[in-house]
Amino acid sequence: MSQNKNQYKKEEYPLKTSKRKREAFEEGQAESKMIEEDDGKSSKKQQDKNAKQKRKVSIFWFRRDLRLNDNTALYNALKSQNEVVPLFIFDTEILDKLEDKKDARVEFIHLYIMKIQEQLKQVGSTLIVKHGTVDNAFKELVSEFDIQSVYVNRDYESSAKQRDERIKKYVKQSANAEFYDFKDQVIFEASSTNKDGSPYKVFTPYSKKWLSILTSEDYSCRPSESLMEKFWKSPERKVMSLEEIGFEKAGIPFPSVELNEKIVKNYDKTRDTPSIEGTTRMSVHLRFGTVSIRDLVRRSKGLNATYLNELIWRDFYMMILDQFPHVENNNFKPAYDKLVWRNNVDEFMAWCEGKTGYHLVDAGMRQLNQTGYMHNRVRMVVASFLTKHLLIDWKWGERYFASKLLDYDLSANNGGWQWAAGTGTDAQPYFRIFNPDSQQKKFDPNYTYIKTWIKDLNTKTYPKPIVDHKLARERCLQAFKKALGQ
Ligand SMILES: Cc1cc2nc3c(=O)[nH]c(=O)nc-3n(C[C@H](O)[C@H](O)[C@H](O)COP(=O)(O)OP(=O)(O)OC[C@H]3O[C@@H](n4cnc5c(N)ncnc54)[C@H](O)[C@@H]3O)c2cc1C
Repeated sequence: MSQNKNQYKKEEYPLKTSKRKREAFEEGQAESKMIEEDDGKSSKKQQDKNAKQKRKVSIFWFRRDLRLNDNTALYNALKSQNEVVPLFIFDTEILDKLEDKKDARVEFIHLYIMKIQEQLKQVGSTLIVKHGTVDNAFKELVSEFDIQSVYVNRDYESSAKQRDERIKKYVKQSANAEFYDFKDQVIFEASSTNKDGSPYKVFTPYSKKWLSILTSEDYSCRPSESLMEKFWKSPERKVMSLEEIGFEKAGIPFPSVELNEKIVKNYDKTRDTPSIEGTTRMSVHLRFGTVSIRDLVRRSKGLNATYLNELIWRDFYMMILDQFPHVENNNFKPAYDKLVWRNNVDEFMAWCEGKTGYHLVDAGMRQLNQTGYMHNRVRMVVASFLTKHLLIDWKWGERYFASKLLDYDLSANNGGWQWAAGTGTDAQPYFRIFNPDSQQKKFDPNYTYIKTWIKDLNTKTYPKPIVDHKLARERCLQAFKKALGQ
């Protein structure tokens, strides 16, 4: 395990929030407004001259939507008058931060890029795949093509919003091209679900509103696959290998992209048992857009209300990240800012390695370390244990999950961690502290899950509990009370 002990000592969490003005357009039309006029840096005459020699195209830029079917921005790009050049960028500003060169997420993306390439070849087209910064990639594209427009699906993370604003400005200035962005990752953005003009902060009323406004149009298919002939025709451009971008296969099996409807049907009965296949494993596919959220809503609606509710949680946390970007580095509720975390590094390392002596916690962490996945019930237990029993800052745990989870998604991860820590929207109250042993009795009574992941259980190498439950509980209650001035 490559965690560095000192890495977590005096962590600072820089603010990366940004504001973004967005104008809502009607479905099927351009959804964003043109940016400011050309600032005069590039000469209009020169642009016109260069453009004459180049191919007139629209660019469709794949990001977290790695599929050709039911893809909103792609559908709109293909409906427009220009031929469409599909683009993917292995962004070195993101990749360079990944310590593990066997990062399964990069392998996953590469795999699905290759699948898209295969499908494009069938219609005589090809993906353009770049490896470098996004800014450089667009510079190269502007010099190769006469870009009329760029189409993307919206991303709600603040760094992605800043990136998109930059590229929007750049393509306008350098090519006089439009930048059109669309809602695709979620069923509803905040503008649809807002209550009296402001976003919901609590899940239950949000979910009621979500369900009350849902119509079949919201989850109908955007049939991008039916317009494949509108892709530009070009000899194949080779996609670089995983090794060529500096990564290797992780050797972790990826969950199937096919939704198992049997699991959905029984979801409310099976979802809390970590030893069985009782959840759908759609998270990585939703994360990278290899399935469409509309497709999942369409297929699961009517099959199981509890499952649909989980998809609403996903929308909820995306909306929270979009509307309250401070959550990325801060407590959602500032009332908890006075909480004094203990942040003991040795205890944190024991937690990371699955060596706390608490069986369910350790099984979960070992599952995560070995497979890049952890069952949701167990995620709640390990997050509660770290923040409440050990009084370690939720940001440490969140960052560890971010480095390990195949399905890592900033909005859901941040939401899950702040919920467990008690600092978030709709958080479980601080005085409700999971007892890891009671959770084990309830959700893994026969030790099936635990024995799968803890091979040294009942041996000398397996550690004694690093903290006493009763003492830790009392210490936590005192710390939270003090922080809240109670
Ligand atoms: C501390 C903590 C951290 C988490 N980090 C992430 C993360 O980084 N990425 C992530 O996708 N999920 C995260 N979750 C939510 C949840 O644990 C996973 O979505 C789920 O375990 C994935 O397995 P599945 O696809 O089989 O889910 P299923 O139970 O089959 O659910 C279907 C889909 O609903 C969505 N979903 C389910 N539960 C939640 C939830 N609580 N919040 C938001 N969406 C949900 C997911 O997209 C999931 O794929 C986290 C939860 C906690 C408590």
